[in-house]
Amino acid sequence: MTDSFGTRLRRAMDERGPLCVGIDPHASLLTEWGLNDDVAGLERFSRTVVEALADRVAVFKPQAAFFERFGSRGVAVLEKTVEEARKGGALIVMDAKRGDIGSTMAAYAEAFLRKDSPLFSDALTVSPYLGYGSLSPAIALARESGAGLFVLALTSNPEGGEVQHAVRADGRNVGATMLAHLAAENEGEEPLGSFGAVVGATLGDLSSYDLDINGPLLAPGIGAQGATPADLPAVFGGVLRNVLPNVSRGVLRHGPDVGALRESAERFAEEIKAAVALV
Ligand SMILES: O=c1ccn([C@@H]2O[C@H](COP(=O)(O)O)[C@@H](O)[C@H]2O)c(=O)[nH]1
Repeated sequence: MTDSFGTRLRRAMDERGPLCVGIDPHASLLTEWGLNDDVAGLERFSRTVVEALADRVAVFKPQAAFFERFGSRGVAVLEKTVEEARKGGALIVMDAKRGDIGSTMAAYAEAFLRKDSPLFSDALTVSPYLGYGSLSPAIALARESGAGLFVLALTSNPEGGEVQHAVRADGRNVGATMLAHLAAENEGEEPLGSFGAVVGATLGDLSSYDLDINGPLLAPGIGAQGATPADLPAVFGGVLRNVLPNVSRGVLRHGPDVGALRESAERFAEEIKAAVALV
């Protein structure tokens, strides 16, 4: 039987360190890399990132939007990227942020979390803003497939607060409510539950939140959005060991040279390791 996503992620983070590198082929990055903003450029970009890092980072987080903008040929590149990244031993967190009414959510789940799907991923980012319960089909299929989810709880962007900080009738805010749902989902799981939260590294002091959900915390915002690895202890405190810090543009801007991509990822990995050691 396959180990759960939480088990595989814990192992990968312990063996390779927790850095998650985003595969975000922005049009501007393709240009900076001397590539055309077309499917051939997309393919070369993704192949280079995978070649540089698949044997050393714990997790890749492909951003589906940058592939989908090229239609079916872009999605074919995404499928190939996932396949090649796996061969190097990296786990895949597909950043597609799906969310819909339950019956449609079931179809999104089939696309990313059914084991024989071409886009099968170790985990998928999902939006709970049609109600946490609407995610049930994805949670059920993830459990069946040994996959995981990352639920948007406290996102890294400044606009997220108007939704996530909204206070409910019970006095708890929306972000905290998502964290509580996830803690319930992961109860009793060892060494780590498979149902994680997205919590931005940009958010400063989060001590008023209970981040101890016994699951992973995907932390975007390092690099281009202004947060640094040194910020992590202040944001995550005692749960820092369960944090999967994501860097996309901060690493990718060093391409297309494979050695420079590796050096950049190594620098972030070292800084993250030093930050984790402080807690
Ligand atoms: O709250 C969130 C959730 C997801 N993201 C995604 O992470 C990367 C960040 O890219 P950088 O280049 O390192 O800024 C990107 O794919 C976002 O869609 C996020 O930033 N914040």
